[in-house]
Amino acid sequence: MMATLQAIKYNDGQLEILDQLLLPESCTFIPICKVEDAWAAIREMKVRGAPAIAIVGCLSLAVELRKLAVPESKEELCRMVKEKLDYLVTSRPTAVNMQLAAESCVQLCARLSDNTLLSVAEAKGDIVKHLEATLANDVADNRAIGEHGACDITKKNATKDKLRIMTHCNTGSLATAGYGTALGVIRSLHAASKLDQVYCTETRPYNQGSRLTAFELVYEKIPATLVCDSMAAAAMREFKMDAVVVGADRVAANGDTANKIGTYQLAVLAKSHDVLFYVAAPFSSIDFQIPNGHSIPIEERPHSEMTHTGSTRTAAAGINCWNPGFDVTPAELITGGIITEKGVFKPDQLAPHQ
Ligand SMILES: CSC[C@@H](O)[C@@H](O)C(=O)COP(=O)(O)O
Repeated sequence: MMATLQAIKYNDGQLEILDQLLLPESCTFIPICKVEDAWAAIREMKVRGAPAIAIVGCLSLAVELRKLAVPESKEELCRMVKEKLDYLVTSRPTAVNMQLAAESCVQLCARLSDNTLLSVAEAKGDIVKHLEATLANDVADNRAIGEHGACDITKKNATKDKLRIMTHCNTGSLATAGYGTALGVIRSLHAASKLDQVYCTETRPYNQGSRLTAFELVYEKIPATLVCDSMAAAAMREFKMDAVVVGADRVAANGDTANKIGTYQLAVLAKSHDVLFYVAAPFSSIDFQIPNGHSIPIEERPHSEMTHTGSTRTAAAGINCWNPGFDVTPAELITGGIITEKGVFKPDQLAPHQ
């Protein structure tokens, strides 16, 4: 099985991430030595993508805990862990993965505190193991997402030998621990010799498509064509797409999905071109506490991401800007389904204990 790009390197308490702000010009790894480093790297988008945000957040805490002298009590240990997790959750608001990872770790802390047979050192070791497991778990989930998605798309296009898929933003190895979600589905189609061509959108204003997805596709020799966001409708008609597959930052209980700005317009276009529209995401991107997309917090990014390319201003000085990082695609437009590691679900079939 071919290894995919590796953007998060973790070994025995040493964490390094590929600085995605420098891609595609340079592949530079930077050390993450404490949760403050992770918080800043996530906020500045040196690492981005919902699963990668949570993994780097969790691993940065593992790095700190490994170096920490054993605290006086489990209460002190758990209080400190919770404080640091709460802080990490504030780094970016739309993706739910860091929040759910924090909740799961706090629940573990409560169980460890209740276990009177366990020493503080053992509890600390268990928390570290739990945090470190996020890396391997994510790759396994992504491979399962890839298999389920490729299988469903192939089945629904049974008369076609090779498929044309459109994707948005970056959902690959750079946005996860490896393999990717929507891009994982595309990888699996390619591995099964079912992919004719993937069309990746540029994804303005931060250009995750042209800088990151295009980089991954070229690196792995997957047949791909870059289109600007404004070409999506024309490309759908011209190339007769078989499916659009995108990732998710947060899926509400009813299936409404927040993802990179521009996803909603692709779903509208897919509907009017009779193209299946899929969301691919780990089950941990589903927020069952939020009934629908109206309650999903949408991050507003700095205007400079729109007005400048690097340090060069490309928009007229003085213009007002609106720069939401994400939009919400209503569940009814997700016609293909929501692809998870547990299978492919219609948006109205989602339930917490699937
Ligand atoms: C597997 S990544 C899923 C999503 O996080 C992805 O599609 C996306 O919207 C990323 O946005 P970003 O702002 O680059 O973090």
